[in-house]
Amino acid sequence: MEMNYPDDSYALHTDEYQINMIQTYWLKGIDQRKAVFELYFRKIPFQNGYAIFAGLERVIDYLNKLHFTKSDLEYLKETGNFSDDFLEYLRNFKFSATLRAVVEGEVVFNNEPILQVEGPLADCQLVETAILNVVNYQTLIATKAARVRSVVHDDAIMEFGTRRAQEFDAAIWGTRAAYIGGFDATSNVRASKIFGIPASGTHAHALVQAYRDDYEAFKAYATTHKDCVFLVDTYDTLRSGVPNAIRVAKELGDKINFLGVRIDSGDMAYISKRVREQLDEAGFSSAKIYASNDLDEKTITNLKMQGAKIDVWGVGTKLITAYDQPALGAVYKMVAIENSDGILEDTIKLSSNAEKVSTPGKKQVWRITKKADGKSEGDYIALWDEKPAEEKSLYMFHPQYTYINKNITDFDARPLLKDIFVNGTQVYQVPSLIEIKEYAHERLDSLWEEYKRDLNPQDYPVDLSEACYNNKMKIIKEIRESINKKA
Ligand SMILES: Nc1ncnc2c1ncn2[C@@H]1O[C@H](COP(=O)(O)OP(=O)(O)OP(=O)(O)O)[C@@H](O)[C@H]1O
Ligand SMILES: O=P(O)(O)OC[C@H]1O[C@H](OP(=O)(O)OP(=O)(O)O)[C@H](O)[C@@H]1O
Ligand SMILES: O=C(O)c1cccnc1
Repeated sequence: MEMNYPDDSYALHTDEYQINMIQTYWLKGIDQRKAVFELYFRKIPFQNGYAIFAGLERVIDYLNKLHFTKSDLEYLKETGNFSDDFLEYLRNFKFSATLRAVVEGEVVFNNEPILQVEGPLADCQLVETAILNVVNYQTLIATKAARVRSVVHDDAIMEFGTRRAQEFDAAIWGTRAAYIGGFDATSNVRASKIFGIPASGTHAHALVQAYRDDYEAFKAYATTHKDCVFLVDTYDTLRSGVPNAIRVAKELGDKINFLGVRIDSGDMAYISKRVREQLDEAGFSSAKIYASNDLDEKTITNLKMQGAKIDVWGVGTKLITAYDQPALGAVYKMVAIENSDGILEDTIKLSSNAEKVSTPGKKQVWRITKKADGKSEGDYIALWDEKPAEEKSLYMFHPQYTYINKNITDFDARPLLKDIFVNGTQVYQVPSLIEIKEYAHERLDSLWEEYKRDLNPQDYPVDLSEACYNNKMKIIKEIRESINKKA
């Protein structure tokens, strides 16, 4: 497909309606009006207590490269929907807006802006779809991975999902997100090459089937590799697989690193305990037991409760496809737009569903932590000009149930949205993947355990400042009054 278009680009990786709107803005002369859009999700996925933000590095790359190539423009011309003048305008398009975002690995919550685009209306509009595409998926997988990490504690977890992922990109970027969220390694060799994620692999049933015999297969593998993990469940785990793995390990001795065995079927609690006994009795107490087979955080928790003797967990399908919740549902909404007098006015999207009413105005998210213990007290969404970090005491209240409130003193307020691009120029230095991963780990440490448990976590406070709340109420009232007048 790409071979037909050697100059294929991501400029058309957008919904047609964005380009339709841009043509209107341009013909009506408002394409350069300043707008502010914010990205947020309404519900934390997997009923988790937090999400892990991921995807920024790819968004940065997309924005840096964003331009309409010859074949992009030729294609748009062929559709017959766009004028030559407009296509000429697109030919000269370069992203010139300001992008702010929380950094990758940051712990984030529902209903707070995690990314903001401020600049020409056309620019803000064009990039919506691609940014949502990237952030929705990577944040979802990083969050799922963090859930798995939270139940395995210090055990090793490997990402095995490529074969079940929704196509090439999902495998590659999902693996990266999984690594940020806490996975240790991936089976995907290309992801390892591209991102430097440790690669890890055992062998498949096919090897044993090829030799039609556990012993022959393990021996062949052991004489062609130093590190050996034998897959022992092809025929009979306890009567053939493990005894033959032990036999080969003994025969080869120091010539190999007998790292352990993998089980991929059956009752993994029962089998792993018997396998442990067999390995220990044979003197291989440091050999590890790997397990895989449709695992996720729930099965792993249950296996641990049953005392399963599993040391290394391989997780594929249910991680990479976000099996139990395949969409994060992040949205990208306009919160302010310049009027014909050049004044930035706040805008709102109303809905009969209170949760779907957007919060107008350009905002900053402040993470409020107590000086005493460094733990997060909540997030405080304030209008851009507010300076909560300079306040002595902060009044925090639930934006819907306002009677839930508290006054915080002796706190630190840290702004989460950072400048990534300023007027089209990248100003943010992307950290290394390992730094991002470590950052996620560190950020999770600053969260109280109540928000981190995998079942029924407490709701983390995401509050609006009084000014932000009053502004929202004022705008809702004004719109209602103006509709009433016109009706
Ligand atoms: N002790 C256990 N407690 C809870 N879940 C388990 C336990 N052992 C295995 N599982 C999980 O139960 C599911 C069993 O899947 P399935 O019914 O396909 O059996 P299987 O062992 O894979 O069968 P097969 O031998 O055909 O491969 C998997 O998701 C596996 O992770
Ligand atoms: O179960 P997942 O979490 O998705 O992990 C990946 C799965 O992929 C492999 O099975 P597959 O049947 O594809 O190949 P095999 O022939 O090696 O068993 C592996 O044995 C795992 O079971
Ligand atoms: O290395 C493995 O054991 C592996 C890799 C991919 C999928 N399942 C297992």
